Amino acid sequence: MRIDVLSIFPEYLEPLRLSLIGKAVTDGLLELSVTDPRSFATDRHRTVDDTPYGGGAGMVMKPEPWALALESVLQAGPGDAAASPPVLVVPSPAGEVFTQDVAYELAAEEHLIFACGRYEGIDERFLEWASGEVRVRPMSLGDYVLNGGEVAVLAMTEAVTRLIPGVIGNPESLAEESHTGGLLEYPVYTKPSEWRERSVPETLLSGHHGRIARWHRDQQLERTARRRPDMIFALDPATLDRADLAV
Ligand SMILES: Nc1c(O)cccc1[N+](=O)[O-]
Repeated sequence: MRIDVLSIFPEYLEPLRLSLIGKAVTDGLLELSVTDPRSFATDRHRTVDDTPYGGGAGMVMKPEPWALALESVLQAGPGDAAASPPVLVVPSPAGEVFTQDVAYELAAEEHLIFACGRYEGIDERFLEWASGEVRVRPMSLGDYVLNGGEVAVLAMTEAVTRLIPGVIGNPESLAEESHTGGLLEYPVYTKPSEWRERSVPETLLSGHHGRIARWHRDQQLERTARRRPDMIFALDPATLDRADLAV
């Protein structure tokens, strides 16, 4: 997979060079590049924004530097060799909600491009023009307001790249994470078995794999019902067994 990030604050994306994502790059599992649209601003002051038509506070990002930046990364990417056009993810409070299912969808793509808008956003004509070149997906982490898309890109990139085969050491750990299978993850414990007069649940010390698996499932169901009842109501009944229904 290749990931390109377009941002006027490229230093914001330096954390992507660390830890598992950085290792995925050095291991050749991921190509990562950050491009600054300001590099494509043609005036002397390298202007990337201007006042909004129709008035209102703040500034709007001009379309041309973004279009030139996108064209440059499209030339660097797999291009026609890819099975399908790249996906341009545009972090925005007005986007579709980014979920684990979306992370799995994006992890299957060959080329992801993130456009980190700032100020009041990018001129809508850039998105309209880009939709003729790539698949445009405005995407939101949640219902709150950030100053720009970079923080969202850090989160989305981690969520997506960790799903690429070979990036995390033990792929089995993906199977029991929150939001996999529609439930939240169960509580975890480690040594010592007694800590500040608190014990590890006895079942986990039993060595009985069947009882432990049932305990894990019960905890997932109880935790999800308590913290995210919306997820319980969204469960496919066909995925629940009789023991689940007894929880
Ligand atoms: N919420 C928000 C924003 O206000 C600006 C850029 C990206 C996001 N987001 O992804 O959630």
